[in-house]
Amino acid sequence: MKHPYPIMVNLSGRTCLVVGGGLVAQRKVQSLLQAGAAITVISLSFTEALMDLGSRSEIVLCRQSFDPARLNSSLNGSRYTLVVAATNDALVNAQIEALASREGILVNVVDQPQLSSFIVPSVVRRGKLVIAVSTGGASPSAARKIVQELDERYGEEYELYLEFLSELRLFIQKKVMDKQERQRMFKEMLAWDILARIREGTFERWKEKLYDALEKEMRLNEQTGEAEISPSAWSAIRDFE
Ligand SMILES: C[C@@]1(CC(=O)O)C2=NC(=C\c3[nH]c(c(CCC(=O)O)c3CC(=O)O)Cc3[nH]c(c(CC(=O)O)c3CCC(=O)O)/C=C3\N/C(=C\2)[C@@H](CCC(=O)O)[C@]3(C)CC(=O)O)/[C@H]1CCC(=O)O
Ligand SMILES: NC(=O)c1ccc[n+]([C@@H]2O[C@H](COP(=O)([O-])OP(=O)(O)OC[C@H]3O[C@@H](n4cnc5c(N)ncnc54)[C@H](O)[C@@H]3O)[C@@H](O)[C@H]2O)c1
Repeated sequence: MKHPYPIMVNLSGRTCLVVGGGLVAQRKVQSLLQAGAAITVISLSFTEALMDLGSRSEIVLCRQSFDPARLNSSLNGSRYTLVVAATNDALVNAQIEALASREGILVNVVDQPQLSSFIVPSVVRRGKLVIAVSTGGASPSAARKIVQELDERYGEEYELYLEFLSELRLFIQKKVMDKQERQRMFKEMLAWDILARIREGTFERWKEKLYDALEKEMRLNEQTGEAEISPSAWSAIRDFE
């Protein structure tokens, strides 16, 4: 994999297949579940955590040996969005890869990165913020170590911070018609010391005051009949900061 292409995939409600029921399969199932996927696991045996998820109907477990003929028919069309080959049998994993690739389904082969059409990075999550680290398979434990460093650097406050930026950005998109003005505002917002406010516990009060000030500075655009934030009003808000 010379130049892997990083993307964020929406797996919500999509059906994914994991073959194998050991600790590696379990790790992939847990991250797929976080993404809201509907998961089927085919394996001869399952870890306790997988059994537990199965008994709570969070995933579907099929206790059987991987059967190419059967899987071949269930892989037709676009039944599975993703497949993970996670058995401890390299030949079986390669067989799964061949079948999935033939159907045009993205497949992760846990023991043969060179066969995989995608590999899974190590991640830090803070609400909407996802920081993904990959070494392209060179050293998964190095990816994990780097993530541990990022985990300390980007604390829990980033979740609220991103929520706020997203909310204010949507507000500005609605209330500021000029594109360049909007871009300038988005850049300025990043210079505000919001993270410190969240850490100090003064953020909620500050946010309320900011929105009050924004509402106060809103002017009616005679042409569109919409309330807008004028550039001069934004300067007042900036000074408020
Ligand atoms: C990030 C993470 C995500 C996840 O699995 O969800 C992930 N591996 C993690 C951990 C981890 N994996 C291994 C160890 C033991 C120490 C070591 O060997 O270093 C540890 C460390 C640990 O467990 O702490 C062993 C290992 N891994 C692979 C092989 C096969 C091979 O290299 O041939 C072998 C050797 C097996 C053997 O020889 O027996 C292959 C892959 N592992 C990948 C991902 C993909 C590349 C990621 C990248 O670097 O970009 C890739 C290519 C395919 C894939 O799985 O997608 C997850 C961290 C989760 C977290 O953040 O907590
Ligand atoms: N990608 C990674 O992050 C990573 C990390 C460590 C190890 N590995 C590799 O992943 C493989 C799996 O690791 P593990 O610790 O989960 O292994 P494991 O031995 O604990 O589990 C293997 C699972 O595959 C099932 N299985 C074996 N043959 C099967 C078949 N024909 N049909 C259906 N199910 C079958 C077994 O029943 C078992 O549940 C290892 O062989 C190793 O090479 C990958």
